[in-house]
Amino acid sequence: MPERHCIALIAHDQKKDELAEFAGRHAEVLARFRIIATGTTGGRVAEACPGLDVVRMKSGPLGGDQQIGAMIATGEVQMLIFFVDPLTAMPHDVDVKALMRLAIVYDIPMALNLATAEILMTAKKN
Ligand SMILES: O=C(CO)COP(=O)(O)O
Repeated sequence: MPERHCIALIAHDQKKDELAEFAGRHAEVLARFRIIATGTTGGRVAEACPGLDVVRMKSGPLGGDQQIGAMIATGEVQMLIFFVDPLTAMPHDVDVKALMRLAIVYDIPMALNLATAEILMTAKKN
């Protein structure tokens, strides 16, 4: 059986409710993939989707974004859904930029807001 593709889920604090609600609504589609997430986001996603196996990396500010970036570079992550807070300054802004940069370099689908994430889920439904 081929290895399941992997989706990375991340949300900044002000966007975690939105991502948890999104994940809960799309739990069935997400269950077909390997799911990884940054630490705190992963806890929220696991709560919203009982039974979904969520592998949690470190929290974003402590290196989680970089871990996921490395997994994009090694081909282990094929899609990034990252609900970004555009209104709050982040101490780890450089890590966020580096992660987005690698998603562009390796040309994986990357949703940075709810509207785009919905389109990606529709694309993955069938
Ligand atoms: O800060 C983040 C992404 O930049 C998210 O990290 P957490 O999911 O641990 O809050």
